[in-house]
Amino acid sequence: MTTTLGTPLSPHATRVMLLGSGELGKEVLIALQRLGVETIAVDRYENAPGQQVAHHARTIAMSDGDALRALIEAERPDLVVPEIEAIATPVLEALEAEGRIRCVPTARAARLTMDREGIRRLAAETLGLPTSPYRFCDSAAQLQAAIDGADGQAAIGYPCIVKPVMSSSGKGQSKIDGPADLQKAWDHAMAGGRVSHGRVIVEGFIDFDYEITLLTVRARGADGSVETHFCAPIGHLQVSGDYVESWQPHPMSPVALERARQIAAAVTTNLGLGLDGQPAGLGLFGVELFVQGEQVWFSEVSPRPHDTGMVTMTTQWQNEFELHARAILGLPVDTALKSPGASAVIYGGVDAAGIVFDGVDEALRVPRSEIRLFGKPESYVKRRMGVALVRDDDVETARAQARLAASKVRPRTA
Ligand SMILES: Nc1ncnc2c1ncn2[C@@H]1O[C@H](COP(=O)(O)OP(=O)(O)OP(=O)(O)O)[C@@H](O)[C@H]1O
Ligand SMILES: NCC(=O)N[C@@H]1O[C@H](COP(=O)([O-])[O-])[C@@H](O)[C@H]1O
Ligand SMILES: [Mg+2]
Repeated sequence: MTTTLGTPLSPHATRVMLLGSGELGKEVLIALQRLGVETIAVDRYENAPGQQVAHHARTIAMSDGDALRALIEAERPDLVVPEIEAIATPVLEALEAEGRIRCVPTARAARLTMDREGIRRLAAETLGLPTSPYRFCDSAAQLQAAIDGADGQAAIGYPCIVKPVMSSSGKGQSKIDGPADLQKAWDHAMAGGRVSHGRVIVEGFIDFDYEITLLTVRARGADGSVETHFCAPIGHLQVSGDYVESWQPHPMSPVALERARQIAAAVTTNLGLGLDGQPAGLGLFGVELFVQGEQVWFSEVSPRPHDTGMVTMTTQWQNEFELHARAILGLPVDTALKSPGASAVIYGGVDAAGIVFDGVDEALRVPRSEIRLFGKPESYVKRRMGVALVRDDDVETARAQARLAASKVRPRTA
């Protein structure tokens, strides 16, 4: 089996379409460009980060099935790469079944991970993986009943976490410590979901020692079979359900690491199954896990590069975006660590368009630091606008230095 790549903007170009072109897609697009792939960056708004580096930029509502089908049929990409969850995935499944597209990793994986219900039921009920106790609810009354066990099932109890079934980066998520918090959590979830579904998941709170992302890659080996590769565990810190710092490697006991790998292998192997049951799905996944002692719980998985994995831009020989680009093109991968390191998020801090960033020079005076500014046209107080990266032999030093570098970058209204 050999991979043949074309020349961009020629009749034999290898054409890849990204559905979602934020900071993560931007880096995947750069990695693809380096391999001479012709790229089409799609997002819901103009001048999204990835659209600024791709050959072609298209702006549509990706949750609108008709618009999505029309765009894919007009562009005829060799590969369709979802970069966000909120996509009309039934259209991807239909086009894949018709043999018109190859979706990364598969259209089924995109559909199952599009909302929390598909992936949670697959992991806990089909695969039997350990997860927090959970229930899906369609009203504040159902939520109260699930917490109290008044619905005939085991009580979820307090504390617990409520999240819209379709949301990411912590949007609409809150912790409930007692009955007084319930209505506020419900209202917050209704305001924070991506699609006004009115459905939430309530999860029992896991009092973990630490949480990790285990980047897991499904790539073709020399004999054409699909192999599973693991990156070193990435530790991270979340505030209000959104990542603020990550570091790699995170030390783990051999037993916990082995359990984490088994869980990641089980879920990615299943998500890699094609319509015909063949192991067709290739690409990188971010498997999120909670760890307490030697116990490991599955939390969720992204069938694509993960925000906490941005740290690999400084810690790995092939970062998570290059690994994804290589894997989906059928190329070999190397997940080896280059150096320990850390990342720290730079938030917008202001609600304004076309902001400016002071202090980038000061940030880059932090030894072994790098800065990425994503180029998002509009800033919000809590919108992720950039990230600081620092390498150091000691992860704790790298964390402190990454926080320092991030703090030196001061976004403001122009
Ligand atoms: N059941 C739980 N027990 C304890 N902490 C939790 C639980 N669920 C979520 N959290 C905390 O909230 C964070 C965000 O949760 P989750 O990953 O489900 O949200 P998300 O909106 O999908 O975020 P992202 O898109 O960044 O992955 C977790 O990384 C963890 O720190
Ligand atoms: N946790 C998922 C995640 O980090 N996704 C990344 O954020 C972008 C959306 O950002 P925005 O909300 O600022 O437009 C997405 O396009 C993706 O790159
Ligand atoms: Mg998460």
